[in-house]
Amino acid sequence: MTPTAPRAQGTVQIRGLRFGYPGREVLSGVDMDVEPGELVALVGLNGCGKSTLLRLSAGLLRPAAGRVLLDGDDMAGLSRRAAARRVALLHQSAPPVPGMTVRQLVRQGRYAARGPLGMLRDGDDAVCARAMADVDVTAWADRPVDSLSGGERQRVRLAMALAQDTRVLLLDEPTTYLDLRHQLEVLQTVARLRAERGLTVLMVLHDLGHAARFADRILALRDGRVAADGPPDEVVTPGLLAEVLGVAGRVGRDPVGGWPVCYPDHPLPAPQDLVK
Ligand SMILES: Nc1ncnc2c1ncn2[C@@H]1O[C@H](COP(=O)(O)OP(=O)(O)OP(=O)(O)O)[C@@H](O)[C@H]1O
Repeated sequence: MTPTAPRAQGTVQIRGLRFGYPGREVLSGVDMDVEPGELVALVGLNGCGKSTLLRLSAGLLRPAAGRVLLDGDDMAGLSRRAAARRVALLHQSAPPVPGMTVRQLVRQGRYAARGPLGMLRDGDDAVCARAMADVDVTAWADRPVDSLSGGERQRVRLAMALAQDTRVLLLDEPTTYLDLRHQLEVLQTVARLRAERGLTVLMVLHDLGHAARFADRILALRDGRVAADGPPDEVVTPGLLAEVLGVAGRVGRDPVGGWPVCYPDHPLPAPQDLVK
């Protein structure tokens, strides 16, 4: 199938993607696919370009070369609003607008669906209510976001992304600030929504254990390219730990669930001793 052939809703295809900030190339030719209904975890060291890749995938940045195709449509040809109707991005945290309530923030997720005068349409309130219920923040609807804790805000921001009601969901470190209980709840919710609504999910995770447990596939970035791509069972290896994540260690299995579990060594070896 050629990259531009029409495909089912929710397909993301990235071809030869290059991007840099002034004086620094970040992505040097990324190729990857995310299939409809797939849940893919994106991993890699700090600064390797994961957030940049999500921003390019959401149409918020324009590639220097290559393409991001959504169901065969080049994101570069879509307006911001058209892109936001099809792809929702949970950014890394942004400071809340003082005094803005949870309900108001979640409604911001509906901006892409608004008419020319910015009026909410029939159904927008129901979509927002469902998004708040999805991540269990309904009880805070009238509270100012800046009165919430970091973890509570993170869940509200996820509700805002869900309120965009898109088939494709891009999540940049959705578990940031959350305690273990809420990390697992959010990841379970994402997995449930994927199953129930057929969402395509690409999410940045730093916890390889979470990635191995929840993702269908793990994609690892290194040196501006995809360094590993496959199901957790195949990708989570001592080689991945050393070559992509910069730690030495062993990989075992969860005795109940069977997913890969990493046991990093302590103390860390010197970087020059890691990759051979
Ligand atoms: N607006 C910007 N201007 C200049 N450089 C930037 C900008 N945004 C990001 N960078 C740089 O681009 C590189 C990739 O950043 P990016 O945020 O995509 O990395 P990341 O893999 O998401 O990192 P982290 O795991 O720390 O969140 C980093 O070196 C970063 O310093």
